[in-house]
Amino acid sequence: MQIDIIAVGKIKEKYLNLGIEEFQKRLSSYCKLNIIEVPDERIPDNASLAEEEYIKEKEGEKIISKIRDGSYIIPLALNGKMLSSEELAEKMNNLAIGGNSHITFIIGGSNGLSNKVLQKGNFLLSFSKMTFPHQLMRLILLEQIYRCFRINRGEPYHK
Ligand SMILES: C[S@@+](CC[C@H](N)C(=O)[O-])C[C@H]1O[C@@H](n2cnc3c(N)ncnc32)[C@H](O)[C@@H]1O
Repeated sequence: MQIDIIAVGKIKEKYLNLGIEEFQKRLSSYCKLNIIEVPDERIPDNASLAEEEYIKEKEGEKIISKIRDGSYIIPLALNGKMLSSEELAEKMNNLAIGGNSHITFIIGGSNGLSNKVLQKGNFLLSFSKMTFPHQLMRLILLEQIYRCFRINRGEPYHK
């Protein structure tokens, strides 16, 4: 399976980078993982709502240009659908069985994802009603993808 993660902005925190590298390493036995970073737009201090929307649109255009044709698209969105790890694992397994072996997860920047990106999604995934920083979200997503592969292969992983 090929998994792309398109994410806005770089990881600046060393502790997050260490965690991300660890899960990239662990996932290398299970899938081909490609993390695609698109640059975040500079947000002026006291940006207006219109300016924030403009930034989301610009970031959205860059995200959309990186989505591979035919991929199953899963934007991460607070108001998406919440799944258990087992349900996400089943979804990924069903996609693979159905011949769709390319999944693209998308993580927005600090202003979130544009409507155009959300509308491109085949499934909007929520990790809870709480807002996580986008850098931390990348680590959480990687851990859950790893967990899904372990579940699908019936391999032990701490509960
Ligand atoms: C700091 S959040 C953006 C918050 C923004 N106000 C919004 O409503 O999307 C950055 C990105 O992290 C992801 N994210 C953060 N918390 C999430 C959650 N609970 N479920 C799913 N995605 C989340 C989303 O992709 C979001 O665009």
